[in-house]
Amino acid sequence: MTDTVDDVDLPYEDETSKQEKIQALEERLEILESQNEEMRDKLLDANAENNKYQQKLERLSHENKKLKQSPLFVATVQEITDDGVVIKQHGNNQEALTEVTEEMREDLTPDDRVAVNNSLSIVKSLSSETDVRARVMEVTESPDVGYEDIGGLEDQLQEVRETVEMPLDRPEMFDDVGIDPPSGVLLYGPPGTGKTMLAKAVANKTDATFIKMAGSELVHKFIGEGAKLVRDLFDVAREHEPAVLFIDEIDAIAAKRTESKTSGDAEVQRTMMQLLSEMDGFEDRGDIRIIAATNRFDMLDRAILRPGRFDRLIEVPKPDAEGRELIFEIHTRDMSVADDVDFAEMAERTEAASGADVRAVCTEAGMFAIRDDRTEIRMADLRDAWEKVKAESDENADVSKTFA
Ligand SMILES: Nc1ncnc2c1ncn2[C@@H]1O[C@H](COP(=O)(O)OP(=O)(O)OP(=O)(O)O)[C@@H](O)[C@H]1O
Repeated sequence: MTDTVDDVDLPYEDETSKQEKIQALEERLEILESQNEEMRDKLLDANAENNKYQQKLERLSHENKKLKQSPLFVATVQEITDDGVVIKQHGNNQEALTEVTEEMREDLTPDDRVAVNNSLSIVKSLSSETDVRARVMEVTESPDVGYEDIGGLEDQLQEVRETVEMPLDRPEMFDDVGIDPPSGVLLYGPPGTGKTMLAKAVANKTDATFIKMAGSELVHKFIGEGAKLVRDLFDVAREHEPAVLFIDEIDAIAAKRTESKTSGDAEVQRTMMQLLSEMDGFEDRGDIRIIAATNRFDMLDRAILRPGRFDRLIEVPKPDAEGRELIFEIHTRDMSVADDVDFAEMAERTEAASGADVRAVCTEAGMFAIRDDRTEIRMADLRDAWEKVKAESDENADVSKTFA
C-alpha cells in the first residue's frame, strides 16, 4: 500500500524507454486498482459484520432491559439435562424445565440459586447466601451514636430505654415484677426524625450488636426470597446476642392486605407471615430486642400491632423549636461558630424542618463558609443554607405530604 507514483523513476532519455515506463506505470495502476477493489470488498464485509453485531447488541440490550424490568423469582437448579435445566421455584415449589445459553449452562451446578423471570428463563445465577445476607443486613458491633447525639426526643428516648434497654440490661426486674417486657417496639413518624438514631443509640448503650434491615430490600429484589431472609435475620440476631434488631420501612412487608393477587403481593404476605411467626415463636428473647420503623403508619396491617408483636408504639414527630435548637447545637458541636450565630432564631426560622434537615443546614452552612475561604460559620451561612435546604425539600414535598 506504500507504492506511490513517486517511487517510479520517470524516463526522459528515449522514446522506447518512455513507452516501457508508461506500461510499467499502467501495470502498477492496474494492480493498485485491483488491490483497492479488494480492500473495498473487505470494508463492505466488515461493515456488514458490524451492522450484524450492532443489531445483536440492540436486541440483547433490549432483552436485558426487559429482563431487568420484570419481577424476578428465586429458584434452585435441580438438574442439568441435555434438554435444558430443571429448576424448582421457591415459594410454590413448582418444577420447570428451562433452556439456557451455553455460557450460562457451564456456570450452573445443581443446588445453585438462580433468578428467573416470568417465563421462567434464568436471568442470572445468584451469589452465595452470605452475599445476600450482606446485601440486605447491616451488622454493626457498636454503633457510634449516643443518647447525647439525639436532640429533642426526651419522651421517646425514655420509652425506648424502658422497653429496649431495661429488658437487655436488667431482665430480672421484669421477672421479679412478673411481667413480660414488650415484644417489639414500633417507631413511627416522618422521615429523618431520628428513628434509626434511637435504635442505634440504645444498641450502643447496651453493648448490643445493631442489626438493620430494610423491609423494602426484602421484597423488591427477588420473589421467593423474603421469608428466607426473615429467618436468616433472626438467625443472625441469635448469633450476635445481645442484639438490637432494627427493621426499617416495615410497611414494605407489613402493609394492609389488598385484594389483588399478584405474585408480588403474595410474596409480601409470605414475608410478613414469616416475620410474625418468628416474633410469635420468639419466647426467650431476653437478649434480642426488636425495633421496627415506618414513615407510613397508616398503611400498616393491624395484625403486626397485636399484643406479643409490635405492642409498643412510639411516635417520633418532627422536632419543635426547642428540639431544633438542640439539634442545631448537636450538629455544630465540631464546627467553629461565629458570635453572631443565634440557634434560637434559626430554630424559629426552620419551622417544619426534620432533624435530618437541620443537619443538612449545618453541613450546607459549612460549605458556604469554605466557599468563602472562612473556617467559621456565620448566621448568614445558616440562613442561606436553610433557604437552599428548604427549596430542595419543597421539591420532594409530595413525599412529606403523605404523612402530614
Ligand atoms: N432528633 C435528632 N437529633 C439529632 N440528629 C437528628 C435527629 N433526627 C435526625 N437527625 C439527623 O438526621 C439523620 C437521619 O436521621 P435518622 O436516620 O435517624 O432518621 P429516620 O427517622 O430513621 O429516617 P428514615 O425514616 O428516613 O429512615 C441522622 O443521622 C442525624 O444526623
